[in-house]
Amino acid sequence: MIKFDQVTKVYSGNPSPALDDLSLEILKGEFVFLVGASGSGKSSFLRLVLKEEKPSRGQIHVLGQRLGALSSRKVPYFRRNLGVVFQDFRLLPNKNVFDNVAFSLQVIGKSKGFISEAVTDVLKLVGLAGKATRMPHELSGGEQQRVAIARAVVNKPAILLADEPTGNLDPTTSAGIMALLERINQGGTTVLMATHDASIVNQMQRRVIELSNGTVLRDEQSGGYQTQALPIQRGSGVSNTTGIQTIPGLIR
Ligand SMILES: Nc1ncnc2c1ncn2[C@@H]1O[C@H](COP(=O)(O)OP(=O)(O)OP(=O)(O)O)[C@@H](O)[C@H]1O
Repeated sequence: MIKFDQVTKVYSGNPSPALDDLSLEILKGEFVFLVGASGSGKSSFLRLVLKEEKPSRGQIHVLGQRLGALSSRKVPYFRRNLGVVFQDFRLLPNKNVFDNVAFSLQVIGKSKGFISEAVTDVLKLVGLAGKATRMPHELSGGEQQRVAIARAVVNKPAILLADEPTGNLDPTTSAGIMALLERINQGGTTVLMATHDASIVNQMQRRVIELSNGTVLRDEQSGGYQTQALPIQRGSGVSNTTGIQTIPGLIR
């Protein structure tokens, strides 16, 4: 479903690779947490899956397609198979809930009847059936994230990528979002979620891929957050005995 084969990503102006000779495979239907310290390469990994960035070396296959062979003309069609959710929701502020979710279907030319049915169904799935005409600013953070998830899955993508989807939410609201992502996964969608939320990862006990300096430090089938407890590094921000990059003052 997603296969990275010796992938290195070096950004211009940044000598140390964001991903360093990374190989891994994610299978259809899996629910995978991507964890690791800030700067370990999680968002870079997601951007490469979306073909928002190109690898400097190595091959990436997503849904049976070699991304290097995909022309830029075909990228929008390829992306229709992928839903994406971000920490900051990214809703269109001037459109109501229904229109935020409908928008992605309108731009790909779906009929009004199809859109009406699909949006109604997905708003039911995310628990917002009664709020179709609300504007984003009239919703709580958790509700806004539910709209963003509805928008991401309305076209029934094979893969849902989530970059810290609970990062702006309190624990109870986050638990509701995770229950929703689990339901979406049970419906057959492969879910790949980058997160710093230890309690969620510990509670769900799903596959955990831990990155460190762009390499896989740990790949566990049913794991917890478990990033090594590190001494507080005041001032340096890097080096410690494990070689894992740390943020000064942050205990993991
Ligand atoms: N556009 C860019 N240009 C240059 N360097 C970049 C760029 N994007 C990311 N990097 C660097 O690549 C490395 C990995 O960053 P990335 O954003 O993938 O990490 P992350 O694990 O998602 O971090 P966080 O948890 O803070 O979101 C970091 O050293 C970062 O500074």
